[in-house]
Amino acid sequence: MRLRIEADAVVLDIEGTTSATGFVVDVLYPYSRARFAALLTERAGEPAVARAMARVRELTGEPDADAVRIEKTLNAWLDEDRKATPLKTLQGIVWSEGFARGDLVSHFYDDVVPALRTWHAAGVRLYVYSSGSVAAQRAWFSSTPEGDLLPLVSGLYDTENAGPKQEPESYRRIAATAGVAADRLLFLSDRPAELDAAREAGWRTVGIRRPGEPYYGQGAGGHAQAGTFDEITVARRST
Ligand SMILES: CSCCC(=O)C(=O)COP(=O)(O)O
Ligand SMILES: [Mg+2]
Repeated sequence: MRLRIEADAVVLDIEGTTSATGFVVDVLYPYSRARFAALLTERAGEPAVARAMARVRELTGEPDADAVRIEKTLNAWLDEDRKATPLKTLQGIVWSEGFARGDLVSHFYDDVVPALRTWHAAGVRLYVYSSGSVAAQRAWFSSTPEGDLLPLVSGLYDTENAGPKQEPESYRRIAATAGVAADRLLFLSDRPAELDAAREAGWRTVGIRRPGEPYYGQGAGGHAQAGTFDEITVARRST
């Protein structure tokens, strides 16, 4: 089914929306799991690593947790795909280095990149809002099978600079920072609770339903739905 949505900017979720959850879980997660021990022991003095380790201690209520204990916590969060901000920060450090080294190349569903190019060429601004850290998002969009897509993107938001993805306030913050009216922002996500939060903030929403993705079988919750990006036409306000 074709959808025509009036919007000046599109905000993209990554996992389950632009890209396969299976790729994230099967390729990226093992890559970070294999490198956490070295990161937490050899680089604990780096400010970003130290801050994330301190945040893990706070979240777990274990002020004395050492690197081994923190690694165990990170791996448990990985097992349950918990989107904890310090986990995402540490993964972002490991992954961005992996992408820069050429160990990793990101994944996008086939329909996504042509749609992003079409929307961008039509003057629609593109933003990313993902639980993956801004560092990870930057690496993800710059090291794709189709080259560097970062020039298409006007801004990157994560749970650190915008807040949790299931809270309307995070979407209000993004709208204010991007300088786009709420009702001119379109959020594309696979996850109903995120779409609900965006709608509560006054955004337009489309649930992306891809077979095999974890939220595929869930109800639409009143959101418009599309199976692929090429079903969506984004129309800017005519002046
Ligand atoms: C480049 S981000 C890697 C994916 C990831 O770790 C993640 O948590 C994505 O979650 P999303 O909010 O995009 O569903
Ligand atoms: Mg998602």
